[in-house]
Amino acid sequence: MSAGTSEQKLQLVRGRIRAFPDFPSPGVCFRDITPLLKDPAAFCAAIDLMEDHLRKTYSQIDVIAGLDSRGFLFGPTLAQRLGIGFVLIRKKGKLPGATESVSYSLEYGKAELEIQADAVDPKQKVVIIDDLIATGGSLWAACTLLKKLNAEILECLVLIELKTLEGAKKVTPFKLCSLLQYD
Ligand SMILES: O=P(O)(O)OC[C@H]1O[C@H](OP(=O)(O)OP(=O)(O)O)[C@H](O)[C@@H]1O
Ligand SMILES: Nc1ncnc2[nH]cnc12
Repeated sequence: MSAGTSEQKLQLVRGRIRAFPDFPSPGVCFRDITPLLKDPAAFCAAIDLMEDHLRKTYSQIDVIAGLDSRGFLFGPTLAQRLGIGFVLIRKKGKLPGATESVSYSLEYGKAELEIQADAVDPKQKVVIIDDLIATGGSLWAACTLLKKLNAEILECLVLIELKTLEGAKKVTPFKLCSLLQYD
C-alpha cells in the first residue's frame, strides 16, 4: 500500500496513461499503459485503488480472472494482495486440457477466448480484470466463459473505460467498474 489519498493516487495513475491517435488504425485513439508499468509508484497506486474498491465492495471474492494479455499485468498482483488465486482467460489455442471457448468482436478485429474447464468451481465468486474496456466484446466473452463454468460473476474491473464505445452496456447485466474514464 502506498501513501496518499485516493484522489492523489488516481491523479498519479492518470498521468501515466499516454494517448496515441490513429493507432493501430485510423480513428482509434490508443490508450497506452506502458508508462504506468514503468513507474512502480504509479503501478502500486493503481493496484491500491483496485484493492481498496474490492475490499470495500465485497465480503468474499474467491478468484480473480484476467484477460490475455494486458489483464495479466494487473490480475496476479491484485490477487496476491487479496490472498486469492488468479486464473487465465487466454486467446485461442494457448491453454492445454479441456477448455470452453467463445468468439467475439474487438474495436479493431475478431478473436476467440478460452478458459480451462477446471479453472473455477461452480458458484465461486469471481472478479474479471482487464486493462481496458472499449466495445466490451472481450469482457462479454470472458463473462460468457465464466457463466459456462457456472461461476458467480461479481463484476468486471478495468483500469480504463472508453465511455463513447459503451462497453458497459455490452457486459450487462454484470457490473463494470473503471478507475479512469475517457470519451
Ligand atoms: O472492449 P474491447 O473492444 O473488447 O477491447 C478491449 C480489449 O482489447 C485489448 O486487448 P487485445 O485483444 O488488443 O489484446 P492484448 O491485450 O493482447 O493487446 C484490451 O487489452 C482489452 O482486452
Ligand atoms: N483504444 C484502445 N487503446 C488501448 N487498447 C485498446 N484495446 C481496444 N481498444 C483500445
